[in-house]
Amino acid sequence: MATPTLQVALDLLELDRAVEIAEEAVRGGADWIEAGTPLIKSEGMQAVRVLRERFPEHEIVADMKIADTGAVEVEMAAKSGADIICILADADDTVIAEAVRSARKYGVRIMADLINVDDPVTRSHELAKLGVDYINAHVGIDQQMIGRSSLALLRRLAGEVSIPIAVAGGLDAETASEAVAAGASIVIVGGNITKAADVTGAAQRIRNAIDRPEIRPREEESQEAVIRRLLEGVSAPNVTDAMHRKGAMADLISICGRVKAVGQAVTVRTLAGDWAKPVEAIDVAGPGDVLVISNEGRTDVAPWGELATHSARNRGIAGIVIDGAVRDVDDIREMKFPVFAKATVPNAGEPKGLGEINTEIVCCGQVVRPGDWIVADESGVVVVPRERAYEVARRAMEVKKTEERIREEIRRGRTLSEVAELLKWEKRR
Ligand SMILES: O=C([C@H](O)CO)[C@H](O)[C@H](O)COP(=O)(O)O
Repeated sequence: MATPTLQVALDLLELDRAVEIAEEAVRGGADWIEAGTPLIKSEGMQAVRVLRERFPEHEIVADMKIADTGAVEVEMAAKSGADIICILADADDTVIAEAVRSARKYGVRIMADLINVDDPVTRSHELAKLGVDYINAHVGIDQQMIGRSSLALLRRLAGEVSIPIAVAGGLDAETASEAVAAGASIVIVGGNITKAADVTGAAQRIRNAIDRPEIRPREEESQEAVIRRLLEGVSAPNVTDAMHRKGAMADLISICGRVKAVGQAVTVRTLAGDWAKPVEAIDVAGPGDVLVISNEGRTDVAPWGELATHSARNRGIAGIVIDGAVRDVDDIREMKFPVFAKATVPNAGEPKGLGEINTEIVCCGQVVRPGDWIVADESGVVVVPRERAYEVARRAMEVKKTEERIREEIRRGRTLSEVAELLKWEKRR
């Protein structure tokens, strides 16, 4: 088997950062360098020109995702120095044919991106006949966030397609290795190299993995377990970022400081310090759940205290969120149990039994339904609608990874404003 090609996809918005990351990725073993679609949209063909100049010995790929005017766009990229130019596989045949003619004229190659193609096997045969040089079994970044897999797409094509197959979409060392074992000759990796603080190390790990491909047996993980694992690995701010600044509850503080709670909500609505339903809810909740209690936002009477916390901890409950007040704060702090409340107050109410368990409530400005996911840490509490929990958890992890590289660049001496190119990206209207 020929040595597989490692292509690093530079899906950044800033050319200087992209060049620096490309240098580090090449040191780690990347063969081909891709000007990613976001980079091309941000910097234009200058991105391709600069990469050509800085990496004269490497193949430069321009991920144009061409949908129309095939010849013109191939000409632009070819004249800027690209060796391989990407077109959408579901572009009309007229576009593909023109792109291929133009590629032949300028001595470059065409890679067709199967993103969103209904019947990838049939389309790959057609593309090969039209003269395309490579097929890319690509699952796009937004599609990855709802669980689509590039490996599954690749496996449908393996053995069916006569031209070399590339694969792209959320690959890491493990899946890249499996991709080569499944028949890919070009492995395209974006975020898992470019977002790493140590880009060279990340590229090296993938290089080693694809040079010794193997298929490892996978342990099946339930979707709930994946969501929990991902949310436990990110912060509440990462989660609100992933939700476009939605989901944050207002005015809550962490009673025990640096603690974290992740789990599905068991909701409680209770009135003016009535602590019967909150305490009954401990028995309704299971291990790993978070009790979310609406106490009308009252801060003059507490429906929760130390004994309830003790009982919740015994039951394995992950945390308590109260739109209201809490008491016995000193004892709760000794337990280091994740309790988030609006205020502290010494007096309890009465266990009258008014209220409901597991109905939709509003807590600190956010609607919470039973089963919604809660992520709470020292920055505050965020609610994630249960039907979007997998996607939000994946996106929050991407937010965290992106910050890892930014933190590294700040550590090296750039200001945050420089890294984010704030002046360039200020909103114009
Ligand atoms: O093509 C890509 C995507 O559509 C954004 O332009 C990515 O380069 C490709 O998905 C590889 O990146 P990762 O999925 O982050 O590995």
